[in-house]
Amino acid sequence: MPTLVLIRHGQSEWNLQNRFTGWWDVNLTDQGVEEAIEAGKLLAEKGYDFDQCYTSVQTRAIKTLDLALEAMGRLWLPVEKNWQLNERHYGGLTGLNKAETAEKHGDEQVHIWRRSFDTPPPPQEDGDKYDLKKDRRYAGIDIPNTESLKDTIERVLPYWQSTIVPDLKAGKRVVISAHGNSLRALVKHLSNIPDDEITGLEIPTGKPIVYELDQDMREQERFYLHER
Ligand SMILES: O=C(O)[C@H](O)COP(=O)(O)O
Repeated sequence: MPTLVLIRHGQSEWNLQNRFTGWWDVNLTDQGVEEAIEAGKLLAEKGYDFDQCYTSVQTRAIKTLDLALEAMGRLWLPVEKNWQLNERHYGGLTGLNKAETAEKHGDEQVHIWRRSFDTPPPPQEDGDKYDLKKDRRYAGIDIPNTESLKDTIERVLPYWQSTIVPDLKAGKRVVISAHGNSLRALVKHLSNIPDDEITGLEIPTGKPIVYELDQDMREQERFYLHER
């Protein structure tokens, strides 16, 4: 039975500062580092091992994976990084403080921007302080200026199907270190969660989620490893 483990990156600097982050590349906090190490220790302690690892091109997810693998003695495992596993793009909200934005625009509006299924945040303007179009890691990629969860799903799932599923079908044990919304996209698909329910699913930082999948690559069982 294929085994898949998902990990949301450990606490980031902007999680701590309560800022909309999206594609902006921030580092882990000391707590985030600890969470990643603990995730790796827990995986090793419970007898988990992997053949292939996946992550985004964002430092917080890459470092979380590396720290967890180091704690498992598995830093040598193959890792593939792809932008399609990035956090959803927070558009013009990137960099703003979530509480201050709620004071300015109201809780309801901010809730829509954060948790609507298909309403994206306002777009980021070209040349915005947090515009990543000139970032070398995105060369040749038509990067969005905002994304809803629906948009995020539309770029996560093709990568899942084309690249990760074949590994699982070949019997490889896979771990994916990614982000709140790119993981929501995967959980929605794997566990067949309706559009209006998936936005209510909060994925904690640094806590491995284990999936036992059936042959169609859908959930047979899903649990948080620290709860077992
Ligand atoms: O991008 C961010 O700010 C967070 O990683 C996820 O934010 P959210 O909880 O508002 O979706």
